Parts: sequence; structure tokens; C-alpha cells
Amino acid sequence: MLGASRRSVCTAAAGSRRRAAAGVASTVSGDSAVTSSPDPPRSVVNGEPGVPRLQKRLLSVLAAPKLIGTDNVVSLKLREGSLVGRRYESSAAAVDSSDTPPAEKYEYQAEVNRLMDLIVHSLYSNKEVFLRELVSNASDALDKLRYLSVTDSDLLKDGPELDIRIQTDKDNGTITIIDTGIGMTRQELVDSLGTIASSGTAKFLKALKESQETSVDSNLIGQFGVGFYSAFLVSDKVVVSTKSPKSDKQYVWESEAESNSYTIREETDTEKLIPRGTRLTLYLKRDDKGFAHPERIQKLVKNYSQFVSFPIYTWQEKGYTKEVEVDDPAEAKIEAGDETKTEVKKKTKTVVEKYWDWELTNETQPIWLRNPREVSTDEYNAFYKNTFNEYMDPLASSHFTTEGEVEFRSILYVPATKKDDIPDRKTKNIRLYIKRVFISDDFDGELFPRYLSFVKGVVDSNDLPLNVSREILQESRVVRIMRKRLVRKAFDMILGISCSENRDDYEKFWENYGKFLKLGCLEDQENHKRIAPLLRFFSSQSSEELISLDEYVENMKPEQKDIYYIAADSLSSAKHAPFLEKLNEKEYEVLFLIDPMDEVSVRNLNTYKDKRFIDISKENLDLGMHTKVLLLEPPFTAE
Ligand SMILES: Nc1ncnc2c1ncn2[C@@H]1O[C@H](COP(=O)(O)OP(=O)(O)OP(=O)(O)O)[C@@H](O)[C@H]1O
Repeated sequence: MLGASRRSVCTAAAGSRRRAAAGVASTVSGDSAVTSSPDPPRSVVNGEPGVPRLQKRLLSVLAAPKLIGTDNVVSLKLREGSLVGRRYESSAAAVDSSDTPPAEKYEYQAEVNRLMDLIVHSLYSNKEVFLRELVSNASDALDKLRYLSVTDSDLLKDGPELDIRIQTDKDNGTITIIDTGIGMTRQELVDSLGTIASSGTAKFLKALKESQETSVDSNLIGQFGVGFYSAFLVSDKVVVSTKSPKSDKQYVWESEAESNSYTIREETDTEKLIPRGTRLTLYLKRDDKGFAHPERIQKLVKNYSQFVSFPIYTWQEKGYTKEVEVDDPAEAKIEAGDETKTEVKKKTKTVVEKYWDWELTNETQPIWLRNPREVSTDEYNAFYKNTFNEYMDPLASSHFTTEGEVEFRSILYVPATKKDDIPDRKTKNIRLYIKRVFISDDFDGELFPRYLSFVKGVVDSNDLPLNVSREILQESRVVRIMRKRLVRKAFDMILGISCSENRDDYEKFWENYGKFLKLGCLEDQENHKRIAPLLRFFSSQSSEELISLDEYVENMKPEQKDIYYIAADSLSSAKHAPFLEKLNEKEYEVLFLIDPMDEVSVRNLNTYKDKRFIDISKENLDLGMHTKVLLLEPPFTAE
């Protein structure tokens, strides 16, 4: 087993430092971007906590909505091409003489039912992830609004604040999460909270089956685009009251954990109207009421949602000190000139006055704008897990700024989780921000080549227009430069893993993403120089441990000119290849290409460090000078 004793040949690119399971600032220049985190909107006015207007409005709507009875089946409605659920209408409403519009009852899509059943009955560990999922939905809704408001400032006219507020009521066992985001129309409620757009559940079920753990981790839930339903991990009932700027009306969606239906009605109680956004109320299960403690929620926000780029306020009990009078009359001195007047000297004591108020609970400056020297590995990892719904720490990360022709900041990650297939579509791995505004995660194909689609990250640029479209991206010179730099940084990061003292790290990487790099040999000639050192193969002298091409070259005999390989369908057939003997005699190492993509890759590379790849099974095998001469002579020429 020669590989184990080989000296690792590693030439890390300048400016790139390795961070195994950690974040490293690979290049840092000019920490010029400055952001200001908003102060909590509260102020103490005249000894009383002052509450701004919008906040007052939000506070006034925290009460639970009333339930309206629903039973009568009316009709089955289909939205264009997709089943959106059965619609029922309220018989109670039909006889109700009040002005309250009827609540309509809908059946969940079958997939949602299966998912709900699973959530309610099978997921017990790590239930606290529900908060992360719901806050992440609130943040997405704010992102959407902020993005749209760039071209339509009217969208903000009902309230400029973009924030998330979480209030707990431990007496009643409720948690309320309010965002001032894009909200949902009635149809969007049906589409979003009654159906699952992708095959989220199927994938989720598959992952559960594959999970070896006896107690299934709820953490899995966020990865399958079904985060909203995690509310039912801890709730008997969930009420979503939401107002989209597209609609004049506010709607209330309501469902119970054990039910296979939900209702939607219009919000008519003026006390409960919100200007814009979504208010989600969780009625906690008996055993989960502990989540309704303000300190617990604060801790969860700090743990899981620290890097949400909108302010998250939690409702906390506070205290301030004030002087109050005490009943302890003491004769004061009689003032000169007024013999008759006595004055009671007022005694005071300091007391703590308690009140409740919103407290900013997260860090609102985006992590990528911070100075990398001040960001800890744990923070990079937490940001990664929060942002990309990952549950394992990344294998490596790189935080960098580029300046000059094009300026942007980025943090890239190499995940530690396995990816099965090379995707043929966009993978939403790169989140593009322009001037801190989240634009889209649908542009990664423009920013990264397909074969690097496993790399995840955020990119924030000041040099692109906020109304950027795919067409603009495709045409843009700025994007071409960004892409080039991002790709280079991604390779530096991967090279960093390959240089790790712990060989296991790269073995893991190779097992997960080796085939992606092989695809790179076919698709990206320009980067052959970067890809080739990252490839790994078994060989005639190392059939148990993979070797790099650098290791091969180092092990070449002085007179050896080429890199030899044999393509076979397994290690054992490679080992027994008839052509091998001759090379073994000369102690020339032969690469075993046992993956169908191996041979295509090396053929595309053609050479490595000026050495040709030679297939030893081909006729006229040239084993260097000596053989060449012999080949010219009749007994050795090909027949
Ligand atoms: N607070 C909210 N404001 C506006 N829309 C929301 C809100 N919460 C959920 N939604 C809508 O409900 C949909 C379903 O949410 P869900 O969390 O199940 O999946 P997702 O957000 O699409 O995927 P993921 O959870 O992986 O981000 C969202 O795509 C969004 O359209």
C-alpha cells in the first residue's frame, strides 16, 4: 500500500488558507462596507415604555381569532392544472346573520396529510427547529417585499418597517410570530399552505427511511421545502392571519394538528387588522408549552436565527429603577420667616418598575459584511446551517472580498453532505444580494458552472442593478468577472481540503463530489489546471488508497515520460489486466480508471504537467526511449 507512505504534494494557491470544518477568510481587503443595526423601536417616555404607532397596531392584534364552524361540502375547485384541495363552505356562516363572511373549509392535498401525520406522530427530537423554520419563512417574505419595493416603493406605504416580532404568552401557551413581509392573498394561502409545490414530502419520507436513527430528528424537515408544517411539531392549532399588498383584504388560515382540513376566512375584526405581512399564532401542545417562555424564545432566536438579515424583536420583560416616596414623615426644618409652617420631609426609596417591551435579539449586520478576523468558525458554520438548511457543519468555507474592477463580497462553502446526482437544473445554491438586498437564489447557473453546483454560498455585489434579470446577468461583464473569481475561490477552497493533514477530509470530499470534478474535465477546459490536481485514482501501486496526479508524478521513474493508465470495470479486473505485467516489471505505476467517467476525464485533460496520459491497453505502447527504438523494429510492431 504505497499511497499511505507517499508525501502529499500540495501547492495551495496564494491567499487561500485551509479551513477544515471551519470558515477562513481567504482574502480580505478593505472592510469598507458599514451597516447600521436599527435600535429597538422602543423608547421610555415619561417613565412609561413608549410604543411606536405601527408597533401599537401590531400589539393590538395579538389576540387569538375566533373559530367559525364549518361543515358543508360545496364543490371541488381545480386551479390551472393542479389540485389545490377540496373546498367546503360553512353552513354556520350560511345561517349567521352577522356581517362575518363565511369561513371556507379545504381539504389538504394528500401529500400534506401524510406529512402532517408524520410530523405529529413521528418526530420527537429537536422539535425546537420549528422556530427557525417559521422565522426563515418570515425572512423570505420580507426579502420578497424588499426586492419588489425596489421598483414599486408603494409597497412600503403601509409601513416602512421590515422586521420580525415574536411574542410569547406563557399563561395561554401561545407564540405569535409577526412579520411585515409580502403576506399572502387568499389564493396564495391555498397554494402555499394546503399543497406542497415540489415533491417535498416524498423526498422527506425517503430521507426518513434512510435515516438510521431510531428517534428521527426534526432537523430534517427544513431541507425539503416543507418548513411551515414544522409549526405542528409543537402546536395543536395554528392560525395564520395575513395581508398581502396585492389584496384589500386580510385572511385567516386556521388548522388543527390532527385535522386533514383547514379553513380560510376573511379577517373582519378591525382590532386584528394588520397593515401588511403575516401574523402566525401557535397554540402549543400541552407538553410543549415551555416554548412560550420569553427567555426560551430569545435563546432559540440567538441559536438558530442569529443571521437573519432583518431585525428580530422578542417580547421581553424589562425593568427600570425609579424613586418612589415612602410614608415616613419627618419634621422638616421650619423655614425662616414662617414660624407657623411645618413641612413634611418626603422620603424616597429606589424600586424596580417592571414592564414588557420589544428587544432586538439578533445580529442584523450580514455576516459577509463583517471583518473575517472577527467572525468565529462557529458563526460561519451556524450561518451556513441556518441559511442553507443544512444540519452538518461544512467541510470548508472561504470568506473574501474582491476589489478593483468589480467589487463583491462572498462566503462560499463546501458541504459535508453527499449529493447523489449531478443536477441538470439550477440548484439554488448561491444566494445573490445586490447592495444587501436579496435578489434571488435562482441565478447560480450564471454565477457558477454546473459542475460546481455543490458549492453553496452568498454573493453580495454593489456593481449590479437592483432590477437585475437573467438576461442582464448573462450579458454582464461584471458577472463574467465575478464568475471567474468565484470559481477560482471555490478551487482554492477545495485545494485547501486536499492539503488537510487529515486525509479523511479529502476522501470524504472526493466520495461526495469526485464525479462533479470529473465532469469539470469535460465541461471546463479553461480550468483544467485547477481541476487536475484535485482528481484521485487507484493505481497498480496503491489499490487501497486513492492517489493524486502529483503523487503519481512524484513516483515516476527517472526515465519514465508518460502517465500510464488502464480502464477497467473493477479494481480486480484492472489488477489482472494482461498488459500490466510489463509495466510492473519496470516498476512503472499504472492508474486504474475504474469509474466510467475516469477515462473520459483523463482523455479530456490529455496531459498533466506536460506528461501525456497513455492507455496501456493500446497497441504500440511506448514505454520510453528503449521501447520506442524496439517498436521501430519488425518483431515489435503492431500486427
Ligand atoms: N410568513 C410568511 N409570509 C408569506 N408567505 C409565507 C409565510 N410563511 C410561509 N409562506 C408561504 O408558504 C410557502 C410554504 O412554506 P414552507 O416553509 O412550507 O416551504 P418553503 O418556504 O417554500 O420552503 P423552505 O421551508 O425550504 O424555505 C412559502 O413558499 C411561502 O410562499
